[in-house]
Amino acid sequence: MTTLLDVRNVSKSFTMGGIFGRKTVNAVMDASFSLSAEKPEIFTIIGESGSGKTTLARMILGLEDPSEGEILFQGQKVSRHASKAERLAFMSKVQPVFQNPFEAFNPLKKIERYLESTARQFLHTKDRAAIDRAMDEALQKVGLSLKEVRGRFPHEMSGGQLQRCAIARALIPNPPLLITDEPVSMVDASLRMSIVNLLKSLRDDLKVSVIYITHDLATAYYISNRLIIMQRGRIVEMGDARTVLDNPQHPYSQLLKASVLSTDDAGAGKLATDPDMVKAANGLVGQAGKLVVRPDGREVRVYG
Ligand SMILES: Nc1ncnc2c1ncn2[C@@H]1O[C@H](COP(=O)(O)OP(=O)(O)OP(=O)(O)O)[C@@H](O)[C@H]1O
Repeated sequence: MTTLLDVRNVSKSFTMGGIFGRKTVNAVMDASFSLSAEKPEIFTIIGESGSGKTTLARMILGLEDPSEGEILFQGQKVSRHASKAERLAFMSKVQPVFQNPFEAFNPLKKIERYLESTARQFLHTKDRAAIDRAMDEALQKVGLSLKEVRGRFPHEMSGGQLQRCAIARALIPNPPLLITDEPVSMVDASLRMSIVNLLKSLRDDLKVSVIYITHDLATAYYISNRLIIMQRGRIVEMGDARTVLDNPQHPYSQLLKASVLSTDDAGAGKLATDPDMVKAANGLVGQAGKLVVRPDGREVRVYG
């Protein structure tokens, strides 16, 4: 197996405050997983607010360096201190899609201006026809076209359409990996599934791997191949998505699943908490993981 992405024992801590009252936050602790280059998949990172999902994504994107461990992309170490040329080469292969498409686009600029500058940057061309072609191709991949988008400002589109444009922009350099951080949480509920289905088709039709960061178990269940569940910076469970979510083994995963069933607020990262379950889940943070072979023969890794 050729490895696309290799996250090796990665930790990240932030130190805050002055000399007095200095505080260390362990945002990510000892995370390890890898993605295959041959088998594109949707790899989901689930966890409630503050569990370290975004920090992990920022390290994969080379926006933060790990405090410990290392991340390799196509065998090369990912680093915040790469040269401009190395950074550009890396970004042509690993592209981010953020949560709020209205923040990703300047309200005063036409949408095509973004697509255009990305095309110029990555295709190294000033040729108008080639740029238009690249923009149109990318927009077609997300079910839009340059004709539909040309001349329009962000506020003239729905959140769902704008998120498609953001995904189209990310697809311009044909990256093998997209990192999507809560890409549907700001999109109107009625349009959410269309974005989720789009991610699925990127994997199935375009062979793009997707790291899907969410706290929404339902969409995670629907599209993911594998997932990790994070609690307070630690991976507490990792495995085939349906295997884990059908029958979570770790108390925290069980808590997450139970809370989805018991509150409307789970989508906002708030959990209805059973104090005993929380205690059991917290007690296991930081312990070594073990591979559990379930009666059906499938394996999940459970930490604790
Ligand atoms: N630059 C930073 N400086 C200090 N602390 C940080 C920084 N970035 C993240 N943290 C802390 O690290 C922890 C993990 O944060 P992170 O944003 O990665 O979590 P998350 O799971 O993505 O949360 P959310 O779903 O709310 O985005 C939190 O306690 C957060 O306050």
